[in-house]
Amino acid sequence: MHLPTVITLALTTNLTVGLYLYLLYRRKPKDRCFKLWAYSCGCFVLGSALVILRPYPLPALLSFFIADGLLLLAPVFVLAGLVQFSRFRYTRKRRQQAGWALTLGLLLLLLCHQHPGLLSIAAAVTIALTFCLSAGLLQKSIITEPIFTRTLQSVFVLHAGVMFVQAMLVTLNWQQLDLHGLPEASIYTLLSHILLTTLTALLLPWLSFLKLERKLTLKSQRDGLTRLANREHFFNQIERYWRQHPNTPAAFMMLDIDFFKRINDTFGHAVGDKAIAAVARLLSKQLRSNDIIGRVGGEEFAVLLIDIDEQTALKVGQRLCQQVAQQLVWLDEDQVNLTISIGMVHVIPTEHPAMEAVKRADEALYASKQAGRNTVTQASFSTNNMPGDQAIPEPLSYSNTMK
Ligand SMILES: Nc1nc2c(ncn2[C@@H]2O[C@H](COP(=O)(O)OP(=O)(O)OP(=O)(O)O)[C@@H](O)[C@H]2O)c(=O)[nH]1
Repeated sequence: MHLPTVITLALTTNLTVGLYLYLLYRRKPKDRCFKLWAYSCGCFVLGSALVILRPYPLPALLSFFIADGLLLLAPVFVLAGLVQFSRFRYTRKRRQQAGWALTLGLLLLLLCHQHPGLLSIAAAVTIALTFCLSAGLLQKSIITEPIFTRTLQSVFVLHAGVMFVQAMLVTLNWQQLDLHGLPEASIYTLLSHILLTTLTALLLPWLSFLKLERKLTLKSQRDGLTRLANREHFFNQIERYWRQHPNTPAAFMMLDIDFFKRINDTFGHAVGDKAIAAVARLLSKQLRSNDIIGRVGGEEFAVLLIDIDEQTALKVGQRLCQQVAQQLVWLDEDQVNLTISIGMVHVIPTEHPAMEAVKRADEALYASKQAGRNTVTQASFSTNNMPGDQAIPEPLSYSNTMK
């Protein structure tokens, strides 16, 4: 392999990918990860150019410390971009620790910059450690494409391995180092470093497609007003639950805002929308994070309470009715007394088909409406009749007055 050709090709590719990533960032400045990855490509190109210029009489600070510093910053920017991409929220302490680690790494390079051998060991080890961290971080990242995650992780691990081997080669051949501080044997590790950096640069733009895909998928699954699962996604989740947890008891609930047409007619659709969103917020707050909640119709919600017994499920339903009646009184300027009616059925997936549970809960909801609303009705699979548990015995209170 002709080394100058490989280096020129690698630098040109990195430069082009860097520019492309920067353009992606300019199009959507909120996605700061692309800017960080563009900086990574830039650092690698500049650092490598300075390394190439080493035979020329340049100050050692520039051609050694700054060159290796830039080469170290390249993976650091990759790591920072991944943190941004995955929207990890790090504590102030963690960020400070990362800042200290970077300062320490650069200080180490500065201390070694008069000794090319020491410098290449320090640079190789710090770069390897950064790639190890990046590979670990990918384990927790939000990238939903497992093949892509595994590929990027393998590239990082391989790259870390190559850098450790380079540090080892320098240590073992301490007596015969060239002016770059590298032994002749390290030509293959050097080549691998260049190729793996280029491969990483080529893989990163894929993340923009994956990000877009994830955004579109999420958008297609969510209801625009409440951000809850829409009807289709909710029932997909229910189907999955039935498949994956055939023996875990659950409670299926249908909830409907009472006299919602009157709210719309009295206050207008905008206030009606706010009421729907407020009920959705209350459901999300009151229920556990692993319960499945969806907006399945205009003012109709459905919930699957997971791993729950019949009595507790009834109490949850009663609590929801009480909370809505007590809390959702003010919607900005408008005083709206909201109540909800609930129909529910307790199920064991393997014994009760999902669609039958929906039907029973729907019938129980109808029974709640008939019973005066602001009520929970619990249907049962054991008998065909519905016990009509009037959980909140007070008469329906509905009043709406404009403030
Ligand atoms: N503001 C708003 N209204 C909606 C939306 N979707 C459906 N609606 C309205 O919700 C109302 C539902 O009314 P009905 O089904 O008659 O039920 P209700 O008035 O709540 O009466 P009960 O359910 O019997 O207590 C209709 O007026 C729909 O126009 C929405 O997204 N926003």
